[in-house]
Amino acid sequence: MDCNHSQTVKDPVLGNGLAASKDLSAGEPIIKISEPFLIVVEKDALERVCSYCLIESDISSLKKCTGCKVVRYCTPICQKADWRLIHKNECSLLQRLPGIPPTPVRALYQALLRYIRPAFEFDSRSASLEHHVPDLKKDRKRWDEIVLQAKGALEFSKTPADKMDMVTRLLCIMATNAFRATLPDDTPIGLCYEPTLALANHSCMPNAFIMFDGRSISLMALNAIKAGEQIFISYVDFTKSRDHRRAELKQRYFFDCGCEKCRHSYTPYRVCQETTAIPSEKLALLYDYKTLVSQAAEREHEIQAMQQGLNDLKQGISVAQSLIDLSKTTASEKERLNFLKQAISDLSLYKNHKLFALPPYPTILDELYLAYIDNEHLTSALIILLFIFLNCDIYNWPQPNHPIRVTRLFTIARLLKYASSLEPANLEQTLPFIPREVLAGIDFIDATHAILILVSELAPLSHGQGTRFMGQVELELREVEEVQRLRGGVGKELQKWQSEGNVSTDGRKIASQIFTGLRTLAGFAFEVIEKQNL
Ligand SMILES: C[S@@+](CC[C@H](N)C(=O)[O-])C[C@H]1O[C@@H](n2cnc3c(N)ncnc32)[C@H](O)[C@@H]1O
Repeated sequence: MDCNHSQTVKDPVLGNGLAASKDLSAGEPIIKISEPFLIVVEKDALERVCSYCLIESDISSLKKCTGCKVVRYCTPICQKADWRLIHKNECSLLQRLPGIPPTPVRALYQALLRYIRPAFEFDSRSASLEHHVPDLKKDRKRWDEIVLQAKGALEFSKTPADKMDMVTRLLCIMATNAFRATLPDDTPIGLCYEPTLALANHSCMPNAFIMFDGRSISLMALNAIKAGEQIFISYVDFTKSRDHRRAELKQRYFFDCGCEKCRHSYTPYRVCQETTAIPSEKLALLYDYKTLVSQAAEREHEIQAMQQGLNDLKQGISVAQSLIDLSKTTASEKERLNFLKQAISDLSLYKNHKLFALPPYPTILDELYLAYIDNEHLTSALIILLFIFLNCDIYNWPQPNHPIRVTRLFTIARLLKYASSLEPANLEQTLPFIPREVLAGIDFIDATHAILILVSELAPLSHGQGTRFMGQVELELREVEEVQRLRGGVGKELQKWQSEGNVSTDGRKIASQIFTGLRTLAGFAFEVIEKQNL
């Protein structure tokens, strides 16, 4: 373990848990483990992710294992390291099987071979973890599936048949305690089982989060945490509705969440009021935190006043949810967009009261953004994403160092960079419903630069110092600095603002003007939604 500022605690309701062993500041690593117990790349990601270092690459640059032709690597070094670690045991098995086994079966098989043999005993950390065997047994269909998967792994690993109970229990432990392994932008790529981190309990208002950097995994503080305070992560997407979160937690983890957000049915606006975010002078130029909190209070007040209207909308919300689901399954891109536009129009009450952070509105906007990305309408995607950031994200994740928010800002910077590469006439053509003077008023290179400065300030607290994500951000920043150097202009002032903050009054003023332009641009999101077709 590279660092550990936690200790195990016993909670009468939650079982074992983790607590901070010292006062922690927001963005500080609590636990860092460079080689977790087990990571398995899932089927859908095998073609684009190196099975050892977990870096995403073009399919063409990853080399297939010539034996099994299933796993891929970015370099011979990764291939050798994975061979020593596990692949020497798995390669011949993958060659023999007609297809790739399900990820939980591969994970169980690997755990049996690497850790449980030769005595076929649990390691002490896994042995004490929650397994929910009695709960799982109550669901006949699910239990049959578990037994089938355990049998498969038992046979593949040549584990003696009398160890079947132990193998089944290990599968249940992994099902309850494994995490999704993700890329830095939160894209799921597989499964990670690490017993130390598995001790962290859940809250829908977490004070910590899990971050992957290749194979390395960290538990990071989202807020300041006092010594002795329990550490909570979120097992589910905590921006989803209360019913949605609770159903998922019950189904997968067998508990009724008793967190403050669930107990009091907090809206994102209320959560935002309850959250202490780290101050960021620079980010304050994009949106002012005090204004944000007072706007959150206004929205919350409005929600309380229109409770009846929202209750009446229940049917509309479930129709909107069905439209989101339909948009994900249809093969026609035009239909996909139309379903989402219909969902937006069904929830006009939300729009009229600017309640954009209330579920399922952010999901609809996210899906719209993805539809524009998938169809290469990148300038439309930029405007929707700016709108999402300023109207949903800052309430849903009030902490500026939340990795999803920081990743979003980075994506905004990349889309701004794309917009900066277009000739003014082409840019206008892609966004014909935005007045020419609005577009001409924004220097997209300066905007890329200013947003990258924000990202580079926040990334050490969201993704960690020295991580690959930090490397990508620094690379983009160096590139835009070079462009700025070559063309003259305000790049120097922005660089001063980066290093001196508010002391650099000129830089601050320039950044402030840039962000005003971006807020104006975000204000055209509904023009895009109404008028930009695929
Ligand atoms: C990943 S484990 C966490 C460690 C676990 N408490 C233990 O003792 O092994 C997940 C399990 O912990 C319990 N748990 C976690 N968060 C909880 C919460 N907020 N309320 C009730 N139970 C919780 C549930 O039994 C859940 O299935």
